[in-house]
Amino acid sequence: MLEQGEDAFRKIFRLYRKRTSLPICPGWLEFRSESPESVAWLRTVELSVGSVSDQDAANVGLQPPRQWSAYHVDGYPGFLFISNPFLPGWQHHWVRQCLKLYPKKPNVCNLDLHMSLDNASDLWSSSQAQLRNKSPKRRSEKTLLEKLRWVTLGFHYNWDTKKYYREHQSPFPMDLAALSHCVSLACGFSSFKAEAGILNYYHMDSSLGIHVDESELDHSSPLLSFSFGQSSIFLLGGLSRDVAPTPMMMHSGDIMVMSGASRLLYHAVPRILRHPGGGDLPPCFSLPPSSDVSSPLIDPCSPSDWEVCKSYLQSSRINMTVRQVLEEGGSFPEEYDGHSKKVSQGDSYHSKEEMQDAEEQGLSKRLKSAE
Ligand SMILES: O=C(O)CCC(=O)C(=O)O
Ligand SMILES: [Fe+2]
Repeated sequence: MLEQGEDAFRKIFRLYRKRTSLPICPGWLEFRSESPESVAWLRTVELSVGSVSDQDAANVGLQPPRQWSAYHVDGYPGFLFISNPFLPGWQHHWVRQCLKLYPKKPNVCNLDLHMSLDNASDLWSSSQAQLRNKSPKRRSEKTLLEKLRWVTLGFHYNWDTKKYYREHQSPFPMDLAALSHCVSLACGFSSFKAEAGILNYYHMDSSLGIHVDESELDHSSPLLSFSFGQSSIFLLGGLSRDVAPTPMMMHSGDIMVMSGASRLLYHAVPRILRHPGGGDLPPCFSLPPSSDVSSPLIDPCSPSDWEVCKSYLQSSRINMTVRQVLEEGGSFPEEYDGHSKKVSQGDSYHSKEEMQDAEEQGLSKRLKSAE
């Protein structure tokens, strides 16, 4: 039964959001185990494996594309799910970049408005010692890194106007552009250009509200999504919120591609879940690194950096989405000029849904004080 004013997507979102109702939730698609329920929905995809060499894939920490497990989901043409194609030991690099490098200036993050330029310029330095010494038993004050919610790269998404601006841009990280190029090429998108990135940082009580990524001016290009750390439930809906979404489980290393008819579908992340398999971190982080791999583009993560990342990831998930904003040879329309200096209030999809939900659960005080 739908409550008044509630659409089919929100009903399912609320069901999965509630910790207590998880065991009675309808089954979700699990790409890794190929459960009977999932198999009925999934079709293995042949990728354009010839377009990416093994060396190009290894240069960004990926297995040779012919070894990737990629799936289409019935009813969602253009949606592609690649089950952790990273080489053992190489997801570490991406996690470290998301925590140590990408939040730095000139990139933009949710903490910019709340602190001095000094602090904002190095969240890692101000948080690393505390994270290294963090004890799971002691409740300590949150580090700045733990207060990070989002970072934008390339053309910086403005959360207030929901637009990108030509002048509000910083160089897109070369390693992430190369990773995106490799994945898009293997999926048959030979001209994809990584122009904007939104990184989302989640903790165990975080969620990401129901939305469509429609601000990019070119919807014929795919949207790429990379997930690291703890697992999550991803809800993929339809072109309207009246369509009930399909729940899918996402684990560390999984990649999703939203393209074609799936590019503008409603989606959300109602819940973060501990990865299956026990232990603090997903087992893929304990595999010995492929020793024969060396890359001119990415460095192995040092053991001391990994200590910080490991402590952070024990109760966190990081998602990077990469988008092409302009169509090939295209430019921003005139009405997009002149807003470049407007500073976004830093409201993301996160906070609205979380606050709304917290309100419902009587938790708003706790969340507000955690900000
Ligand atoms: O965290 C995710 O899996 C989804 C992120 C997302 O939808 C977005 O950044 O637009
Ligand atoms: Fe999205």
